[in-house]
Amino acid sequence: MSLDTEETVPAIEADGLTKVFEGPNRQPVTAVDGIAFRVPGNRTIGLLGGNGAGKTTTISMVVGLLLPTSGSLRVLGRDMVHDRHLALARMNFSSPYVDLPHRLTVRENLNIYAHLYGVPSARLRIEAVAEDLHLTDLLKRPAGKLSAGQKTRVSLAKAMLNDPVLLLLDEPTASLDPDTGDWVRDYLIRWRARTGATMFLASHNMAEVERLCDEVLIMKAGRIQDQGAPGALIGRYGRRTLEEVFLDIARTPDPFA
Ligand SMILES: Nc1ncnc2c1ncn2[C@@H]1O[C@H](COP(=O)(O)OP(=O)(O)OP(=O)(O)O)[C@@H](O)[C@H]1O
Repeated sequence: MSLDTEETVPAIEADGLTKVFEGPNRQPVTAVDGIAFRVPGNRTIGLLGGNGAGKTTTISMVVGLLLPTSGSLRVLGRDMVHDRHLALARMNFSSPYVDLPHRLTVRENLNIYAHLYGVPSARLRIEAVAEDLHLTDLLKRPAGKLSAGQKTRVSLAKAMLNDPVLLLLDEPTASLDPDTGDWVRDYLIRWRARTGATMFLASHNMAEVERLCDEVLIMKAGRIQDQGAPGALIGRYGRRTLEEVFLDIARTPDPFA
């Protein structure tokens, strides 16, 4: 399924993408069930869905943390099963679920990642990113002594180190107070406008998705249930907000269940 008709190489192209885990008693759990989608470059696409819909599993396959069970997945034009190292250097991700080594300071953590990504002039880059994200005062703190909201911003700083052309975000404003959450959303909008990068984000915050995203994919039980621009979806469902559209889809019985 295509989100637009651009001729450029899409940032992400998935077809028949499937992930099956082994659940309790070795029962298969189909977390992602044959989804197809296309994310064009220079856009922000949101991935929505209730708890357990398959969002984190989808993002984990796109960032190369999980291998698909079947289907094809191309990221920045590279096959994520055979050539993922060629895509990984040009992308990054931020997730509140990835913990940084607790005893290392924020600077030491960022330094390790900067070297892993082969960032030139690592020290200057870390200082610039820390300043951009208002983290300079935290650079000397052990990562284990940060609040949840501070960790979210450090994870974002880590994701910016290599100037990614594709940025994956899982719950980018999780644990942030409303003021800081608003500031991070503004930061992401400005960053994308400046760099022309593509953002692909999973979020439960519908107001955030309406504000940041050009298009959304709505997942339910491992499948894409609907997709479109937030305004178009709101109009099509005859609702006032994306939250109301989300509730309509979430509360409609699943025909495949
Ligand atoms: N490692 C795993 N082993 C077994 N089952 C898993 C594993 N990871 C995820 N699942 C299952 O796959 C399904 C999709 O999980 P996933 O984390 O992708 O959902 P999600 O949409 O990100 O949910 P949430 O909004 O709660 O974070 C769920 O049923 C989950 O229990």
